[in-house]
Amino acid sequence: RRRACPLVSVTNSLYKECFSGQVSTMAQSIKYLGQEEAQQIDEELFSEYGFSVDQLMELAGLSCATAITRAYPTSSLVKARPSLLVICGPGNNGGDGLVCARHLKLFGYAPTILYPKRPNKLLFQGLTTQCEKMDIPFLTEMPEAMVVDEAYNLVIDAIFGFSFKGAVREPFGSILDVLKKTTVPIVSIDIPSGWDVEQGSTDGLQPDMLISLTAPKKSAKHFCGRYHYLGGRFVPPAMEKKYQLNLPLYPNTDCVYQLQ
Ligand SMILES: NC(=O)C1=CN([C@@H]2O[C@H](COP(=O)(O)OP(=O)(O)OC[C@H]3O[C@@H](n4cnc5c(N)ncnc54)[C@H](O)[C@@H]3O)[C@@H](O)[C@H]2O)[C@@H](O)CC1
Ligand SMILES: [K+]
Repeated sequence: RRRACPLVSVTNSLYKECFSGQVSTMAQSIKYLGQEEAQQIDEELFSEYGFSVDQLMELAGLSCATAITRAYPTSSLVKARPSLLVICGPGNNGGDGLVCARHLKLFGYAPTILYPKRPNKLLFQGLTTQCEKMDIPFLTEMPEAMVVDEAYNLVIDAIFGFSFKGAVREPFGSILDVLKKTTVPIVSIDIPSGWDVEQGSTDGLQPDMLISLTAPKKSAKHFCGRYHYLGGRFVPPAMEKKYQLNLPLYPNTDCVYQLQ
């Protein structure tokens, strides 16, 4: 997962257009969002469209667990126990990680969570309690790279999402340093943590899988792992049109779409 990565672009989005009474299918490029645009869409979903954070977080986390199950079915894991380490950050990306861990447990995996900075908000307290009640263990500190490689099949990176900015502050700097030394595949939710949301990073994490939520962010063009999924199938058509997202047609009732 550390191979050099050319700039890649994904242009496999199909959508149907009604034109002169005829329905035709044409290829369109899915939009890659900048940081401000991603935040604006997020804000609008709550203010204008009446969603609540926990509603969208549940759908986002469920998509992540579904995509992980598609890419790494329990039968494909190298260790006998389907152990996963989910690392959750201080914002909503961390909340997605908590929801994802809960669904992964229901899907037959054995997640363990590291959640070092917990916001003092009912939403995150509730999500933490739900995981505890599902008998998902919480670590008190980040294990060394060798221990991570020995104990877990995958690491789920739910540390930072589209609001990440500036130099990484502790304890997450040390956690990311450990992750850079591990060899188990890393699955990043929305953005590989520590990457600039638009520019990516040359010496940052190189995840094996990226799950973009709502729409990919510009940094996803620099992703060169094996799997790129889109999740968060909750965008109202009017919003998709306004921002010209050109989202792919999710198959049937699926909540994820494989972009790569
Ligand atoms: N519409 C959407 O678009 C949705 C977004 N969701 C998730 O929400 C995420 C965005 O959530 P947030 O806006 O809460 O932001 P993030 O989760 O990206 O991170 C914000 C937190 O990280 C901290 N932080 C930022 N830069 C840092 C640095 N350099 N060092 C250390 N800490 C830093 C901030 O203080 C804040 O606590 C998305 O990426 C996605 O995962 C989903 O939950 C639901 C729907
Ligand atoms: K992340």
